[in-house]
Amino acid sequence: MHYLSTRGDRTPRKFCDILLEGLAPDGGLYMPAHYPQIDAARLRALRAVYREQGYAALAFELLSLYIDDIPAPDLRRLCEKTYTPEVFGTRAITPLKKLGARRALGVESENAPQRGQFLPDSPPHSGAMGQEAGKKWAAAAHSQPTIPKSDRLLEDGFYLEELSNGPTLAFKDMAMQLLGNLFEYELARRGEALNILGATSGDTGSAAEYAMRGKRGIRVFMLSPHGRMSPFQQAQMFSLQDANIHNLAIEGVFDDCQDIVKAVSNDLDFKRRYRIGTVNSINWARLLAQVVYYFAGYFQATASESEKVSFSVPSGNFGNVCAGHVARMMGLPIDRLVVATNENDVLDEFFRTGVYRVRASRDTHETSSPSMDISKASNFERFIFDLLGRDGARVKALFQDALAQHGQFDLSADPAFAEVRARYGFVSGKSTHADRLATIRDVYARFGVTIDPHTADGVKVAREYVQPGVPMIVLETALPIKFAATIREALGHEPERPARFAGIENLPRRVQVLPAEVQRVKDYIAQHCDS
Ligand SMILES: Cc1ncc(COP(=O)(O)O)c(C=O)c1O
Ligand SMILES: N[C@@H](CCOP(=O)(O)O)C(=O)O
Repeated sequence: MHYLSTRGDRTPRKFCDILLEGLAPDGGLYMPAHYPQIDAARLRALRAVYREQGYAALAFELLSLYIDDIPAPDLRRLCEKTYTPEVFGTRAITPLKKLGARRALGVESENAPQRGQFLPDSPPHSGAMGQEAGKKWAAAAHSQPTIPKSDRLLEDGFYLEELSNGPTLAFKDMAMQLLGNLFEYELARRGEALNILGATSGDTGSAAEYAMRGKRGIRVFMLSPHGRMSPFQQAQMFSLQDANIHNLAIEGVFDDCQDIVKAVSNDLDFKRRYRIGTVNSINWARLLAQVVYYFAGYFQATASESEKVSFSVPSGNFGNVCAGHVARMMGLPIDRLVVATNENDVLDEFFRTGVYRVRASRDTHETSSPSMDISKASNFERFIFDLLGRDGARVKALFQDALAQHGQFDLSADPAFAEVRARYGFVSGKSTHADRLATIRDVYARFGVTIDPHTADGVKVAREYVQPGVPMIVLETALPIKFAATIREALGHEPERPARFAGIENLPRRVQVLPAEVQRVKDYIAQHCDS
């Protein structure tokens, strides 16, 4: 497989090159030259692989379609090393949790996917939360009022896909754990080192730091918006004392951090001199790893290849749902891809109107789903590249020129815009603080399940798009403990805390506050690594 840039550079590159390179030299994002196609027979075979051999084997099968410069036995070993019950808490790695329908369907086990084949081997969140969660779950399930008749349709085939049972309690671990192992493998093979520059609104940062800490030849410089992450997220990152981890709190919002990452990456001399790489979803490897759990979710929610499912995805940087787009382009029978935003509704606005209008930092709201406080969605460029027939020159004109000059572009009159829903399956919606609280309360009251504020945004919007006969899978993107204040506000009690995070907020911190200036970040990097 070769990769090319969304902004027109068609120099063919291999996977391991773009893994280390991150952003393309022309400022674009890397995309595969084509999407390998999965027909019904192949999908059936993949279902059998997943059922009989598990998530790591499925990951290997899918990744091999895109990676032909790592020998197959090595790639398989990397997948097996990454996706283990020890790291992700359950044998299923991304179990589906059925919300409701127990009484409506008359089945026994609340937690077992009724159509799926890969039964979770544990109660919800047992990997991260332990026995207590399981007991509460069982108690709550038995004390539920009967689901009102009018809600049965709504709740039939309504699932959460658990993606947040990894080391840092957010879906980012799913890809970041693999990335850590891929980087280590490839750097050792080349005898090289890498300085990773990343931007986080709260979850990418800790996932990357936990995945890279102690790894030979890797340093991490992680930019975060000063004072805007939850106390738990700050503690997760800033309490790390490893010499190869550098936390830089930037006086700005997430978009300022991401802009700095791109500006540094676009200074090609600096990038080469200091061997700068990326771990954000601008790195194709992140997206590729995320494609796998769309397949795993599909296999659990369906019994045959003739069935379709929809996914609802809490969205900010458009990386997670873009992986769903890739899965759909490969032929996974996805009906709708529901883009759920918070009050920072740039993406919802585009999918409703055709106008993509990025917001300035001062217009980016500080919300109770803070990891989605993003107003410039990096991966959106990847979807527009596909939507516009992979016309790199046009994508460049929109993302490099129109956005810089006017802060927006308008595709409402373009015939392609009509295909957004009909051909690509995208729909969208928005969730506010009040929606979030109401959804957290509702899901807890009905099902005894506590969901985090981002997942709540996904559930709220998903409910607007449920269709009879099509399972709806909401991606659970974080665990509630990361956002305890909102859970307290919604439910009046503390979310459960995994024992390993007890007292994390009181640990000594290592963090440097810097203004949102590219040069200051470059100076810091130059001082802390050898050229
Ligand atoms: C908890 C959580 N939910 C949702 C999102 C949005 O995902 P994406 O940026 O891939 O759209 C993020 C951050 O990216 C997140 O950390
Ligand atoms: N919500 C993210 C923002 C960065 O997203 P990424 O997927 O591009 O790394 C975060 O938690 O940092």
